[in-house]
Amino acid sequence: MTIRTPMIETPRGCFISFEGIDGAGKSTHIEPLAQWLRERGQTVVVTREPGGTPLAEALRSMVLHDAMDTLTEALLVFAARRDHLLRVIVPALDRGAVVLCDRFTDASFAYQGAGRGLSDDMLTQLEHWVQSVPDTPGDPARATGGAASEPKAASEAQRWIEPDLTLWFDITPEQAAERLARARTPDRFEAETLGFFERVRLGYARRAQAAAGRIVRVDAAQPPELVWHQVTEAVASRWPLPSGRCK
Ligand SMILES: Nc1ncnc2c1ncn2[C@@H]1O[C@H](COP(=O)(O)OP(=O)(O)OP(=O)(O)O)[C@@H](O)[C@H]1O
Ligand SMILES: Cc1cn([C@H]2C[C@H](O)[C@@H](COP(=O)(O)O)O2)c(=O)[nH]c1=O
Repeated sequence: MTIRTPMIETPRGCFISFEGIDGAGKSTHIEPLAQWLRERGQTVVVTREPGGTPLAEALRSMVLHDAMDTLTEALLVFAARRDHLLRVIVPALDRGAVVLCDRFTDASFAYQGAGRGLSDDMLTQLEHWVQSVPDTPGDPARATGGAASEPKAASEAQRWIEPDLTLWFDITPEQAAERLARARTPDRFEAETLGFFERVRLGYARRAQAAAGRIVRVDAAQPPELVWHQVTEAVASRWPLPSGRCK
């Protein structure tokens, strides 16, 4: 697929996403990592998908609880992502913060793609539309109407936003289900079959293979302290904290 709008690099913070099948242990490690980074002088924003803004949280509630077809589901998670990017993620990166996001677009390829069968072509189109953002830092109006909501000129400068690092918490569906059974009442995804989560896990494995420089596999079946060690190793080996910025 061709992207016609020019892409430019700007100095910014660092974007880390957490991925994996339900019950892999992502949420358990996200706040401790935020604290660990703050102790090393970073400003950290912790957020999640779908969600992170009032609109995206409303969409999350529908996606997690209402029956719908797969394309509708994909459109809603990408609509939530667009709002989240413009209102929370991009402004935080522009302020130089580290953004820790519980799931991002890899989840759409894994769940709506590998899990539910939506084509990679369709997901790639959505990814390109949603993750190309106007290069007008510090202008919240771009998220609330006005110029940014108008159809953009082909020549308008855009920035491509994707995680700098993705921690993929890999675990078998059986192990994850055992953890979730102890934890809470399942939502629409958590109630899915082991076969569904096998496909989702394979979807993550394919993404990890295709983006080996960005996606780091964490063996999430290990006890929490060993998982934590892998998480901090992955972050520290990329960025020599506390000296400063991710990029
Ligand atoms: N390494 C681990 N060993 C054993 N249990 C764990 C481990 N990590 C997390 N857990 C437990 O497993 C359950 C699920 O963990 P958590 O909520 O962090 O997963 P998650 O990946 O965020 O799931 P979801 O995507 O469904 O929100 C929790 O009860 C948590 O305490
Ligand atoms: C971002 C995103 C998420 N999902 C699914 C995956 C999970 O089951 C839920 C989110 O809840 P959790 O607390 O993070 O487990 O939504 C999805 O299907 N597609 C996506 O793009």
